[in-house]
Amino acid sequence: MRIGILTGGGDCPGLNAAIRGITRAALDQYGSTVVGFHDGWRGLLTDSHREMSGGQRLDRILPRGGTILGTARVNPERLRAGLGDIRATLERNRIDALIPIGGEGTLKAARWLSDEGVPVVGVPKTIDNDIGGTDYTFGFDTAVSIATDAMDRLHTTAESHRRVMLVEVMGRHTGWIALRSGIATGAHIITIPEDPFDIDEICGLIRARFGRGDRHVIGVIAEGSVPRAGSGMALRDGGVDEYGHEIFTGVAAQMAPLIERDAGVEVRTTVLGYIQRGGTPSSYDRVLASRLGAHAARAVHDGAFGTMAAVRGTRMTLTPLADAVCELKTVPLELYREARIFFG
Ligand SMILES: Nc1ncnc2c1ncn2[C@@H]1O[C@H](COP(=O)(O)OP(=O)(O)OP(=O)(O)O)[C@@H](O)[C@H]1O
Ligand SMILES: O=P(O)(O)OC[C@H]1O[C@](O)(CO)[C@@H](O)[C@@H]1O
Ligand SMILES: [Mg+2]
Repeated sequence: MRIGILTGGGDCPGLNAAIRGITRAALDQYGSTVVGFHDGWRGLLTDSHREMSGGQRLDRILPRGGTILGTARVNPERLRAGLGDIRATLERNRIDALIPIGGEGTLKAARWLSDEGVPVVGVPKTIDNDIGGTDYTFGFDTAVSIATDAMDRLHTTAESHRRVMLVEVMGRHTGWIALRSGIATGAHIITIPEDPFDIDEICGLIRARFGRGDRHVIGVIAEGSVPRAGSGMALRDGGVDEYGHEIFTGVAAQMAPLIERDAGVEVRTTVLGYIQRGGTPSSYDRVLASRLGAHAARAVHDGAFGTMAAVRGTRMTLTPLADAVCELKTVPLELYREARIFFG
């Protein structure tokens, strides 16, 4: 077989391990060849690619962050309008099956191509851990340990200065990174997009902590957090970008002056941003990505198209793409309630 692969959406630690997993399994187990398309779906639209075969062992890309194939976003309408170009690229390169590695957007595009008759098996990635049909996505474990390390450091500086430190972490639609890193570091407040926050309740909690002699507060704020309707705070509207994503206006920075005014304490904000997505993957993410890649290679050779490689417990499985993209995997509210035990 000739297998096309690409990495789409935002990069994340572990993408290179997944690329290696697919390539090594395809070459060594099945004697197939692999073609890597550059910069996500754009590489299929413009036929920009490289041969992944040719005796490369790819071992040294395991610890490397980012993606050696590059990634990009393409407006979904433009992508759908380019179906003819995509088909032409696949035919010209004699591609028998395609393995897109990406987040929920890339996998929606994969499902669309599958419905159009292209043989596709997806591989889920994202630091946000919000893809349905799989217990975990690679990138998440690394992002959480980066956030955990940052928060451990922020505790000491906040305590020295008697400050509130709001730490904004990634999580456009879901609060997995905020929840996991917040619990791990003993954060006093965690806000997640799934449960709109009440700024008055947060201010009350901060006043209570300082009132009983505590010297600092760490608040972990998922970037997609929103205030509860009618709760005395509204966020600035940033509109949407050309790819249809909401443009954030900085929720933590907008909370800070309200807290300062109410609680009469200094507030600082730290936005962790892309640091969470860059650099070397954890061993957990390298292993998960390698296994998902190898499993996807196996699936295309078994003809199990229209599916996504997934992990359930410790087992590799396949989930129908339709099920994986039908809804995001959000933080269950009972899990968030469990975290609230440690607030304050
Ligand atoms: N509904 C859709 N139909 C067709 N193509 C889509 C759809 N949604 C997204 N895509 C394509 O997939 C690309 C990647 O999607 P997106 O930018 O959401 O990244 P992602 O794979 O979800 O990763 P991230 O976790 O960074 O968001 C888009 O740029 C677009 O080309
Ligand atoms: O600026 P970009 O590349 O669109 O990425 C930002 C988004 O990517 C994610 O990290 C997912 O990879 C989101 O949490 C975040 O909002
Ligand atoms: Mg997306």
